[in-house]
Order: sequence, then structure tokens, then C-alpha cells
Amino acid sequence: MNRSACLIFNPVAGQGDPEQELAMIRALLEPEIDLNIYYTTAELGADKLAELAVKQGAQAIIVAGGDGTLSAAATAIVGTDIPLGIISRGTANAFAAALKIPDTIDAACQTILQAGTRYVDTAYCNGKPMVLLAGVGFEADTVEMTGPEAKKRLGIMAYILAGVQQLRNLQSFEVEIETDDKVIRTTASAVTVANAAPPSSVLAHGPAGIIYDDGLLDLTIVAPESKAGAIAATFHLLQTASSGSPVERDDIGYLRGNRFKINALPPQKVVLDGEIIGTTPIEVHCVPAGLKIFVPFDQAVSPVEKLEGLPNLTIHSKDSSKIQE
Ligand SMILES: Nc1ncnc2c1ncn2[C@@H]1O[C@H](COP(=O)(O)OP(=O)(O)OP(=O)(O)O)[C@@H](O)[C@H]1O
Repeated sequence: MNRSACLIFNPVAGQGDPEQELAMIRALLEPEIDLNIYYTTAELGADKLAELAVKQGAQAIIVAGGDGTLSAAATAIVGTDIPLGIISRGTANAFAAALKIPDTIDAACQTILQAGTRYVDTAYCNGKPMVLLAGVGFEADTVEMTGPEAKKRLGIMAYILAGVQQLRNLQSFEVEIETDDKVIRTTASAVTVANAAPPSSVLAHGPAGIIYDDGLLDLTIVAPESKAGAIAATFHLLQTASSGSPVERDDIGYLRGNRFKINALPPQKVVLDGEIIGTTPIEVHCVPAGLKIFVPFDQAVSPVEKLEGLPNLTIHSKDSSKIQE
């Protein structure tokens, strides 16, 4: 019997030809997977469609769109244990880059067909699901300056150009960061809390590598004192992001934790997985192993437990004395 999956397809994502892209996805997947195809519309987003797929008991959910579509769908999928297939068709495709999964349609479909999966952490920021990162300050201002027209015209360059423009009027703010065991106060231009981050999200790359399955979040504080310092700090972060080594500058700090409360004065804009969600304060906490995603074979992790299917199975949780059947 064929596998089955719900395919959530955004017909306006990215700069390609959606009809051709859908035809390619169907040609690659349908010989082995029965697809139930849902199209996103301006009114009916990927979050609602993924919610419907979960309710209908989908065996797997495949999302074909940009980061916005993926992020919305993830809202309904976190914690369900339904495997998520990612077919990136957007501008930045930060999810694929951060989670180290292929970003071409062909390779993404092959990855789904191979059926290897692994768990990745997710997080919640002010009650909203977060797969990648929350940026306070500089990054949020950059995203706000990058309009849809510029994205269509320039692709990823639009973000870089907005970032360079933003450096000209670099603002700093007072920030208070609270973890489970300490309160940190400093002056900063950008604070980024990352669960996973592509190399292009340079402001997230203070620590040596952002680990997306360690049950922890990585926080980076960038606090340059001048425009020249900001350029030098950004360049240093670019290097550490590509080499996987930690930063070594006084104006960049980092720490790991499973939850952070961040307050800023004056209040700062906040970008969550590429979308502006409002202003500080924010509270972010990690959801260890919140999503199960299809990954290429060399990254797939064998499950550590398989009990379902055993006869007369009951599992007693020692914590809550709950019985799962
Ligand atoms: N049928 C549709 N018509 C108009 N807008 C749509 C439709 N389906 C989804 N959308 C909108 O598409 C946006 C999400 O697009 P998405 O982020 O996936 O692609 P992108 O902008 O090309 O990529 P990226 O996020 O990488 O820049 C959402 O704002 C959503 O409301």
C-alpha cells in the first residue's frame, strides 16, 4: 500500500512557476505517496490547513512554500509527532539552510521518499511557535525595511541591502535578559535567540554552532559602539558563522539556556521566524524535540524507542501516574 501525505502548497511563494513546480512535486512523489493537496489562499493560511490535516489524521504533512508558509504550518504540527516534509520554494529558504536539508525541489522530494526522520527542537516566543529565531532590534528593523516588492526583485540580496542601509543609523538600547538562574543587563544593538539559524542570520552566530536538538536555545548579544565597530562585528560574525567557531570580540556575547525573558528600553521591534510580531518584552522557551522532520539519510537518527503495536500495551508515566494506551 502507498504511503499517504497531505501536501500544503502555497501557489504564490517564491519566484518560480507554481504550476510547473507542483507538477514536478507530483511527478516525483505520487508514484509512492498518495497526496491530498491543499492550496493556501490569502484567507486560508498554512496554519489552518495544517490544523485540518492533523485533525484528519494525516500520516505525514508536506509543506511546499517559503519560510512564511513553513512557519505557519509548523504552528499546528509541533508536538504531534507527524513527520514534516519541507519543500522550499521561497526567497530566503532559511528553514532548509538552518536545518541542513536540501533546498531544491528534486532533492527535497527524494529526502521525503527516503522517509528518514529526526527530531528537532522548536520553541515558543510570546506563545507563538518558533522554529528558527527571534531577533530584537537590528534584525527586526532590517526585516521591516525589506518589502515584498524588493524581495520579488532582488531575492536574498534585498535583506542584505536593507541590513547595510540599517547600519547607517545603528541604534542601541538597554536590555535586561533573565534566565532561570540570572539577570543580565547591558547595552546592545541586537539580541537574537536562536533555536536553529542559517549561516545568513549572522547576528545569531555568537556561539560555536547553533545546535537544534540539544533542548537549549542560543542567545547572542551584539553591542558595537560605532558604525565601524558594527561592520567589524558583522564581519567577525560572518566568519564564525561559516567556520563554526565561537566569537572572540568584547562587543559580542552569548549564552545558552532553555528559557529567556527579554525586556528593552526603549521597547524594540521583534522579528519571529522572519515576521515582525510586535515589540519587546518577549519570553522564549524551548520545546525539546518538538518537530519530526524528513531529513537526508546521512542525518536520519534511529528512533530510541518503539513500543506501539505491542499487544495489550499500557505505559505508566511515573510523573503523573497517567496511563497511556
Ligand atoms: N493563494 C494565495 N494568494 C495570496 N497570498 C497568499 C496565498 N497563499 C499564501 N499567501 C501568503 O503568502 C505568504 C507566505 O509566503 P512565503 O513566506 O511562504 O513565501 P515567500 O514570501 O515567497 O518566501 P520567503 O518567506 O522565503 O521570503 C503569507 O503572507 C500568506 O498569507
